[in-house]
Amino acid sequence: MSVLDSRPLELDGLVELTPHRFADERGFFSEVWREDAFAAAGVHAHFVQDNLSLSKRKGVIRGLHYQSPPAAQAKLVRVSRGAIFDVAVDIRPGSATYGRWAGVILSAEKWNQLFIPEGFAHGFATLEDDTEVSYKVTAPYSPDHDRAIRFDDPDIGIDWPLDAEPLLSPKDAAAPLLRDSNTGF
Ligand SMILES: Cc1cn([C@H]2C[C@H](O)[C@@H](COP(=O)(O)OP(=O)(O)O[C@H]3O[C@@H](C)C(=O)[C@@H](O)[C@H]3O)O2)c(=O)[nH]c1=O
Repeated sequence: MSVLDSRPLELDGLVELTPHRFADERGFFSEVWREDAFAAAGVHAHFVQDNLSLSKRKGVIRGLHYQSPPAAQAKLVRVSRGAIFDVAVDIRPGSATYGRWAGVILSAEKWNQLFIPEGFAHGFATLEDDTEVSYKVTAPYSPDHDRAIRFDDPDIGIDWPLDAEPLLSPKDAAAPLLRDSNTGF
């Protein structure tokens, strides 16, 4: 029995995955990460850290973030409560889609996930209050390699679904543009 559906996004390497939920009168069961099934769907990753963030309100933006090499991370992102507009930006020099973005709504209701390889910056906007985002990463957190790019970089032009000014961290509010960044990729 197949345990997940998968769909490649428009930028090479990005994959949307939706694990099956087995429902009964108690609730449901789901394999949210399974190495062999995800590998069969094109996701090859060795995860070393699991993260969880809670955003208290709709309209929080976290990102765009990446870790520079040799601490670069691939990420597998899902939402355990609420919903987000999840975005990945191709920052691989030499890529035919360098500087382009792709976005997908991830939600607890849809139960979908986004796999983001190394060489992408990642960010999200919360679409609901009390949104909990869980994600796995392939390299440990390294403050010395932690980098940000402006969420509203005009060269990238992300069409964020916002109806008010977003709530950002001070670090994200002061982030540089991609064109002024030495990403290390
Ligand atoms: C990312 C991270 C942060 N921290 C600490 C540093 C800081 O004191 C506090 C909050 O960090 P930040 O403000 O960077 O958290 P946040 O803005 O939620 O950062 C995250 O954003 C999303 C979009 C990603 O893609 C993640 O990889 C990560 O960069 O948590 C860790 O200890 N380990 C970690 O892996």
